Amino acid sequence: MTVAVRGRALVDAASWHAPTGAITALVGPNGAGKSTMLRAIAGVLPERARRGGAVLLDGAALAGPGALPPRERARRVALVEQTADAVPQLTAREAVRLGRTPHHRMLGFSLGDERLVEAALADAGAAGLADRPLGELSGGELQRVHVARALAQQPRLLLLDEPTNHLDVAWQLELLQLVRRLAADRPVVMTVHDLALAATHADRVVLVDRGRVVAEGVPDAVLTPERIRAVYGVEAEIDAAPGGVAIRYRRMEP
Ligand SMILES: Nc1ncnc2c1ncn2[C@@H]1O[C@H](COP(=O)(O)OP(=O)(O)OP(=O)(O)O)[C@@H](O)[C@H]1O
Repeated sequence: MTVAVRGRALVDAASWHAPTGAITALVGPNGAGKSTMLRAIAGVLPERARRGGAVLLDGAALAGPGALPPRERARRVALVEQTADAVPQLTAREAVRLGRTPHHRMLGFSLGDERLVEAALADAGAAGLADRPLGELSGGELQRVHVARALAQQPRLLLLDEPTNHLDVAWQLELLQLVRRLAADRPVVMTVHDLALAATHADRVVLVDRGRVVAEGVPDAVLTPERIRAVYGVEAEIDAAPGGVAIRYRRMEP
């Protein structure tokens, strides 16, 4: 895919694959184009952004020529953004109900929808927040509600933009465990800055720099000290520790 604004390519002929059954981590420096890619896939780029190329999910085009209608795409793709809109007066439960909106036809909200909303709140660890207005929630609590809304949508593809932001270490692990369960029967793509977290929890890593894909594959093939130096300009020492990967960073010698 390519995305350009005012003639500048934010995403430059980037091509990558996120299989079902896997967690795919999009990593790269600030401004590399990770969020823009997720927004292009979800179809929520601003009008003035020009796009090219195609995005395919289960053989259907999400963007590009012959793309699915927006409502159909909204049923299949859920995006949890870093700065998702939160109407402060809505309760968490009301916000999560919005996840069912793309599935509604004439009849509106059903008992089945209600069950899915309660299950989504519970799965995202937000059941205890259900009656609280969003305006009162902490950053981490709000993040859990946004995840619950995406779960209620029952998407075929789940996109998470920096999902561990605002979460304390315990909730990060809860979320990653949930993401692991969800990835069993759909592709899950998440952007992350923490390369050790990506190396530990993702099955595949897509390394992005200046709108282009620099490398794609299993974490230890993609996240090498050489690539980290080339893309981020820092020295990295990578250790496979029990239970995960640890990375120590140093500034490059002048
Ligand atoms: N709507 C927009 N109009 C113009 N430029 C934009 C727009 N959205 C993003 N950009 C620019 O596109 C580039 C990529 O931004 P993007 O948010 O996709 O990067 P990112 O890799 O997600 O970065 P970060 O890690 O900092 O969140 C940046 O230079 C940004 O300033």
